[in-house]
Amino acid sequence: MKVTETFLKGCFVIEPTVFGDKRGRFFEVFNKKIFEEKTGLNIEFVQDNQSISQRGVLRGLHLQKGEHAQAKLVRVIQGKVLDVIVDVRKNSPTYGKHFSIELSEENNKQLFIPRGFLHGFSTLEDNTIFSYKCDNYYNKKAEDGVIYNDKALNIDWRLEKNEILISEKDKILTTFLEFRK
Ligand SMILES: Cc1cn([C@H]2C[C@H](O)[C@@H](COP(=O)(O)OP(=O)(O)O[C@H]3O[C@H](C)C(=O)[C@H](O)[C@H]3O)O2)c(=O)[nH]c1=O
Repeated sequence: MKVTETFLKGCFVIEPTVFGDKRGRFFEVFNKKIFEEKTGLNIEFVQDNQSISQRGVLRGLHLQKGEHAQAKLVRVIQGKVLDVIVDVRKNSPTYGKHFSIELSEENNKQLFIPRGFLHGFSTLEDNTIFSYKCDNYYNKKAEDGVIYNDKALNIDWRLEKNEILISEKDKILTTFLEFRK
């Protein structure tokens, strides 16, 4: 397993070791001991989520606030996404900065996202299965977020404007300037 910290402190790109043979491929998706050794973190995941999306679907930018904040370990089982995180940790030197990475069935890459980040992804292939672990439970009342096309964040989601499909809930998310108040 290769673990690389991003320029956003505490965020790690994880590349599992893949064992291929004439039958196909095998890899350990998650190994708590190795994960903790390589990241120096001690995380207790309590909930696994999965979503399936067609090309053009954009989910985000979301987070849960306060005591319901979630750290996430995200990956793609099938298909491809552009995964995007925005640092909104209080007093972080990289507050407002974003990091994006292509996660796919092909590259097997995973992203560990600490608490205090907005998270979203754009779906780049049909029938994309997005799977992730959370270290805190879902709490609808604690949900918050920022509109995906916020001018201040200026994120390139790698989709044409006319192919983007978002939920009614995401259509009315606030701007980053409003969010940070
Ligand atoms: C997140 C979640 C949702 N739900 C229910 C609530 C809705 O009835 C339905 C769809 O939820 P939502 O539209 O919020 O799903 P996404 O737009 O994929 O939201 C996720 O998108 C981005 C990428 C994230 O990182 C978050 O985990 C999460 O906000 O599932 C649950 O029952 N439990 C949950 O943990």
